[in-house]
Amino acid sequence: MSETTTTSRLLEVNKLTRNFGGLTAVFEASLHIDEGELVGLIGPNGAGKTTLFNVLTGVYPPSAGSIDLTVDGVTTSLGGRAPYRICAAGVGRTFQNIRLFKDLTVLENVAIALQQNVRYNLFASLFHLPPYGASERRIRHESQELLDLMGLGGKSEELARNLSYGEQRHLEIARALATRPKLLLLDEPAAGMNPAETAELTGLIAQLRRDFGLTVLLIEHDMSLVMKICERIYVLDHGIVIASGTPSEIRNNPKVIEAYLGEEAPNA
Ligand SMILES: Nc1ncnc2c1ncn2[C@@H]1O[C@H](COP(=O)(O)OP(=O)(O)OP(=O)(O)O)[C@@H](O)[C@H]1O
Repeated sequence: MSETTTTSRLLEVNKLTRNFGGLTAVFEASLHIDEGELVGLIGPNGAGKTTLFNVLTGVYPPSAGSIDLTVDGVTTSLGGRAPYRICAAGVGRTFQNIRLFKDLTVLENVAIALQQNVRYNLFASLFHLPPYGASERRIRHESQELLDLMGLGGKSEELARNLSYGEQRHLEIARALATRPKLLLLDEPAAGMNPAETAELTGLIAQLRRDFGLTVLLIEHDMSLVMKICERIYVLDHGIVIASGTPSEIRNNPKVIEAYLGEEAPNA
């Protein structure tokens, strides 16, 4: 008996452009991601990778082009929507520069993200009736579970600012997971990590994807991580998608090698 697998398109980006005044940071970028894929986005410094993430997540509206997200057969056009709407549609992200609430506890950082997903009954919450308490307990419980998963279970009552750099990056991922994304965008999750921490993170991303049925788009300068876990890779250079393919196709692509001349070559 033969088995057929059907893949469904989760994200479809078509000819996306973003200008900043006279500078075109992203030009007519087209890419797609199927449900369950782990896709890398690489490119030299200033290539437009973070700008693409910022447009996908509503930080900036596109100057032109379209972004369609299809969840459970329903397609939503994301271009120009507010970040909270895009998050509610199923896109979660982390940031290149860590953006935690540094003076809140580790658990509170995750709980805030989870809270956005809980519909409160205003009357019940004002008078602290059972549904309110139940939601609060559930949020604490789920926050703790996410922290356990990210290896931060023993640090839940610490202030976020007291975590090490690597731990803060883990907490960022826990917060992004708390928004229950279908598509998780990770912006340089291994930045600032040592090789041992990077290797551990590599395993963790693969595990999260399995456990949560996630689809992941990953910006990363660490080529060993990208080449190891991504099934497909897009390469941006000067805002343009110059190549896409499997890790071995990308490694041997002359355009990619040229774009990286003078930088770390993508052959790790
Ligand atoms: N808000 C902004 N206003 C003006 N120019 C911007 C803005 N954001 C990004 N740019 C410019 O857009 C270009 C692409 O930047 P971007 O940060 O997207 O690149 P990147 O590929 O993520 O780079 P890196 O790998 O160094 O993080 C750069 O020339 C940058 O200076």
